[in-house]
Amino acid sequence: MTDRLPHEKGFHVSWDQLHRDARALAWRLQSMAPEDTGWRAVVAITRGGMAPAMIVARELDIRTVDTISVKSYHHQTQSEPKIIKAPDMELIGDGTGVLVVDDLVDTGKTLEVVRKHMPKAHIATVYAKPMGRPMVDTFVTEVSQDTWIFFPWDMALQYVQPLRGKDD
Ligand SMILES: O=P(O)(O)OC[C@H]1O[C@H](OP(=O)(O)OP(=O)(O)O)[C@H](O)[C@@H]1O
Ligand SMILES: Nc1nc2[nH]cnc2c(=O)[nH]1
Ligand SMILES: [Mg+2]
Repeated sequence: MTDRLPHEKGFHVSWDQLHRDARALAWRLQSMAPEDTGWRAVVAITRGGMAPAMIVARELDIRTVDTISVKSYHHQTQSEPKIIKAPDMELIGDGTGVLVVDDLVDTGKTLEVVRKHMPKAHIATVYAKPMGRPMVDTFVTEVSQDTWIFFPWDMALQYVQPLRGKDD
């Protein structure tokens, strides 16, 4: 187990922001499809990749969607990643024309495992940290390594005190 703290900064992503960033990712991917096959399938890395993968699949009109499940984090602590559910390999083959989508790349360990499994797939994430950047083919926004990204599915709206309280 590697203790990944401290993450000095927090980057809070709303549903609206995620939707816009995932659409921007689809926009970038549109012109990158292999000429012979086009983008023939999307594989979402569960669970964080599922929302961005749905948006990318919708924008690029891809109806064949599968998942790969790689388990490595427990809260903010990382252990050795392993595949606990693989996509249909008859469909995926070596990964040519397949778009693998995740919400973010951090250390790149998750993508290392995924890439070994589908060496010719195109790997895309919405967000990327510097350490993981070499593992990803296309991404939208880079954040620093000491930033923890908070996604909308991990958050809830909360009351906050006004700047000037009763005691001022
Ligand atoms: O580049 P790495 O250091 O490997 O980290 C990136 C991975 O970590 C998070 O997933 P997590 O394993 O927490 O599971 P989840 O998607 O189910 O939340 C995130 O969604 C990426 O898949
Ligand atoms: N939510 C979230 N999960 C992660 N897994 C690895 N890095 C991160 C991160 O910054 N945010
Ligand atoms: Mg994940």
